[in-house]
Amino acid sequence: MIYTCTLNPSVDYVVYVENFELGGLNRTTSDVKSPGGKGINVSRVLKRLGSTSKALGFVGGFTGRYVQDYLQNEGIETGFIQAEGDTRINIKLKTGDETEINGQGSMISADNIQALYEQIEQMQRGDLLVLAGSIPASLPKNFYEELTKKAVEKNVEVVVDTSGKALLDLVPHKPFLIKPNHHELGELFNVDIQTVNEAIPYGQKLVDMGAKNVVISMAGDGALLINEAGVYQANAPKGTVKNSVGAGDSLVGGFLASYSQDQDLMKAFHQGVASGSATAFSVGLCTAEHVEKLKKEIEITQRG
Ligand SMILES: Nc1ncnc2c1ncn2[C@@H]1O[C@H](COP(=O)(O)OP(=O)(O)O)[C@@H](O)[C@H]1O
Ligand SMILES: O=P(O)(O)OC[C@H]1O[C@](O)(COP(=O)(O)O)[C@@H](O)[C@@H]1O
Repeated sequence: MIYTCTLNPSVDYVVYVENFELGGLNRTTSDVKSPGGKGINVSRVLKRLGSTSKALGFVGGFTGRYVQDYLQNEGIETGFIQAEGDTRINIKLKTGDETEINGQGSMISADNIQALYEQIEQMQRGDLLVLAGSIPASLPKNFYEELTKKAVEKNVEVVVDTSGKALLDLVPHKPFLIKPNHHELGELFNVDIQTVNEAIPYGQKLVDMGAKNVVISMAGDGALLINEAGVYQANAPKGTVKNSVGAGDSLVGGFLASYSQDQDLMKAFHQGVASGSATAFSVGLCTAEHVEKLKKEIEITQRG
């Protein structure tokens, strides 16, 4: 079973505004609400690509109920733990530029934490746990490392999409896959990364430190997959970006949907990049049909 864990889910409120005026009264030309948070997006993409998962994490209040009901209506199994306070609302403002304002999230109690530990305790060898998104302020900063240690003890493979010290500290516990984007990769090592060539040595460092597979996503420049076998580069297909929120999560979802069926890393990487781009070119998340179409425009080349 694939479990996704979103410690800090959200309602994403995407608003399109023409001629945006800071400090003025603006009206939307359109707006879309959807459940968000990185693990939740991974579960939704898995479902669209024919794989099952169970969505875990902490939800609260009316916004939490919205997230849970939405997923259940899409046929996704959930095991959310009820926390105090409302699940956050994240604003994605589209004015030609993409501006994001992400909220803080619910208050997580010691009992909530214990309940999550018990869920990990029930997992089994062969299961896969996706830890994705930010850690709410009420949780310790090393919480992902704690969860990773517990999962690894149960022989559960861990996939992580987060940033900063929370990511760096868990790499020695040998996660199956981590997916920083190139900005997040640069932040880990205090450098500015703009190009594929600049990203490669830092991705290799993460492999040397323990990560089994590192995917570095680079938006319109595609992505890199780095592991002990080598360095592989995928181009991104060309298209018009409608909303790149969730593109990174879609890459992870597409990768895991394929890997859980075929255990073939190259096929998984190919599908992951197609899924990321299909989401970037859509208002919502990718569809299976769109992913299949874009796969034809992606080539993977070995770089080392
Ligand atoms: N402008 C774009 N054109 C084509 N594909 C894109 C674009 N932006 C994102 N993608 C696709 O989505 C993937 C993840 O996007 P990225 O922005 O790097 O992730 P994140 O959302 O985590 O920052 C990329 O590897 C690429 O496949
Ligand atoms: O937990 P964080 O880092 O605040 O991110 C949450 C946001 O990330 C998203 O999951 C999108 O992530 P990506 O664009 O990186 O794929 C949104 O749905 C959500 O609003």
